[in-house]
Amino acid sequence: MLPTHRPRRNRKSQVIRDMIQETRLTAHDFIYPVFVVEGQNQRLEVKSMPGVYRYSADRIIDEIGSAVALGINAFAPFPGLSDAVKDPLARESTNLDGLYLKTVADIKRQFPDVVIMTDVAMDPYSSDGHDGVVNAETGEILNDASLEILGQMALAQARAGADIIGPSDMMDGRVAWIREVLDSNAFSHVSIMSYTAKYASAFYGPFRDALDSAPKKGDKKSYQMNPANRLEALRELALDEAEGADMVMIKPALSYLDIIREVKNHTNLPVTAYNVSGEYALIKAAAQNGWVDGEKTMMEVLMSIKRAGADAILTYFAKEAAEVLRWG
Ligand SMILES: NCC(=O)CCC(=O)O
Ligand SMILES: [Mg+2]
Repeated sequence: MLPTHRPRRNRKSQVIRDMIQETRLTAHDFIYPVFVVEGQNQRLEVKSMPGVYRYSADRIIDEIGSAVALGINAFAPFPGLSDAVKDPLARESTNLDGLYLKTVADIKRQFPDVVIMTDVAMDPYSSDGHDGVVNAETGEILNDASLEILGQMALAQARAGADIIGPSDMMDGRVAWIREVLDSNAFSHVSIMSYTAKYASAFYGPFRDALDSAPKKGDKKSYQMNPANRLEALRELALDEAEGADMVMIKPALSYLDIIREVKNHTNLPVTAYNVSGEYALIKAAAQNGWVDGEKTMMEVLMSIKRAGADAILTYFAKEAAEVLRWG
């Protein structure tokens, strides 16, 4: 018997393939994470992330401008601070004259229409390198003591002009806490994109190199999720929805495509995914060796994250992918 049903008919020409393509990427899908460091006129390549740079505040404006020219309108700045300003309570995180918040305000002044998502977690400012407060004797990460600090951090970011607050710390109850702090200070229009399911992943390595933000002691497994767990992501989702998150995020993306799909199937909120530093580095390394076609691999990976259910993708590939989308 010859086949009656021939799916290949739907693949017989480029026009037909384009006509019925289910998933499409656009530059609007991307949120571009950018690293800002102290100093002037600095543009320092991250060794483990070829093509990704740490910019001083004056130089980051050009980088944002070149991304905007490619149709990228959402940015997630992360600060790399010197040890001199770090302390156990992350006090620098509310400093409106400090590197991070001044840069955020400056970007918003120069580009009023772009969306800035700021990062809420203690690690960039903490002498312990943890996302929450560390009990000096036991090494325990103190959930409720951290909430107060995270709330004040979010409030300062809103004052600096953040459009979206992105709590990446994984403390319990922080979405409700931050929502309450924002609302009671006339920032009810500021959104929260919760890092809902952030896994304790080895794929964050290059990011921690870039910002020198690795924990001084211990690991993050008492707050970030166990990569073996799927249902736990749905419990975190239910809590973030109840606490008032506007958008939810899965991080990392590639080893967690199943989680992205699962979360997408269980929520009506927009779902985002963070294509993290290690995922970027793997592709770049293989491409530099000539082992994969870097551009095609990048586009396939980003497409897979969107197909899995992500409405938007945080990715270091944002500019490169936007160029491919624009020029082919
Ligand atoms: N809060 C940001 C991270 O923990 C890491 C992101 C990355 O590896 O790209
Ligand atoms: Mg949670």
